[in-house]
Amino acid sequence: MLCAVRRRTTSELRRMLCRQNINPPPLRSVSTAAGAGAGAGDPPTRPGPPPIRVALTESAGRGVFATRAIGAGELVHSAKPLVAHPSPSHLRKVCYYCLRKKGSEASLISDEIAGEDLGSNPTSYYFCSESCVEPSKIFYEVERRADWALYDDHCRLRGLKYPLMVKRLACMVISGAVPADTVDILQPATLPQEALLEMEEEFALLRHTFKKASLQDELIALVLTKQWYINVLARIRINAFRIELVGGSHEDLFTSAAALVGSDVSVGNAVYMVPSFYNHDCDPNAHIVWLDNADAKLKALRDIEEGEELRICYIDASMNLDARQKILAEGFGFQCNCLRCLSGD
Ligand SMILES: C[S@@+](CC[C@H](N)C(=O)[O-])C[C@H]1O[C@@H](n2cnc3c(N)ncnc32)[C@H](O)[C@@H]1O
Repeated sequence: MLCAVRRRTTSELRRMLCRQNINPPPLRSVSTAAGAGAGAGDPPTRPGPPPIRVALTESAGRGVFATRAIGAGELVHSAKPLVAHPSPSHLRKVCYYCLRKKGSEASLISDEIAGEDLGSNPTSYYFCSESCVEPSKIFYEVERRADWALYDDHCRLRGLKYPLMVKRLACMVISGAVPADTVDILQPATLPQEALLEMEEEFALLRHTFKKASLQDELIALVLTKQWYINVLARIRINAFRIELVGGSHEDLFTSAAALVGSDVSVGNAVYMVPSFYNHDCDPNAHIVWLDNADAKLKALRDIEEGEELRICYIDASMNLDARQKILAEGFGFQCNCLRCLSGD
């Protein structure tokens, strides 16, 4: 059943943050999907709310700050994706919802949402557990009513991953699972003219796909506009994480996370709320790891003082200064002035 979409007010977003025990920044509203709790296999973590707050930095927009001293190796917090999608090369090799590798779970329950009639769209995907089937049902019901061949081919032929996340978010919005402004709070990229033209083409394909599936109702016409598509993609471009599963135990994380940088084993991409507020440093004091699914684990790499900003590294830190600066400028639109860059290293 399709539901109406409502925008969240600023105060609602602030209340959401407080419910998650994360202090909102003083001047703006922030919502979060971060979970405080540690899961099975997580490293030791102190009880209580996550020891972080989001606040304005001096020169890098919003950032994440420690509300108490954090020890090296501590799990700072976990976060569930706002939206995630398998990479095309892993489409049928990982859970269509949480990106867990197929076969890595004893409890494989289904190659399709159990017992459902596939209708005219016989594409089947793998869901690793009931807890992934349940939240998928609502958006997947919308997704499979349409024939995505044209849109998916367009992405596959051009090696595009982010439009697949927008497609999923569009289905989530149409189904009423999430509001249309779910990612609005994230910082958008500045888009070059050619990127805008590409997006217009993709948007036309998306609308065509929904229209052919008779999903072109008033809600879609009103909410899923070209501007919506561009706004979402502009945010995904600088906030999406490429997910590489570490597997194994937390004891291995320091070494395995370093080994993964630059490798091409990404199972998919995801966008989060709180992890998107972490700024970059070429000599970071925190990092993000994924154990066996798309749930992000934020970990301290060294001792962090109360009030210190937590920063992660967006790129391969082993590159030289010029290469790092080039990638950060072209990919993320900023000139890095972290201490390592300033020292000329
Ligand atoms: C993923 S967002 C990080 C959160 C962002 N500061 C915000 O307010 O939402 C990435 C953006 O933050 C800013 N940023 C991150 N690290 C930075 C750094 N080391 N120096 C300057 N700007 C940085 C850049 O504008 C970059 O495009």
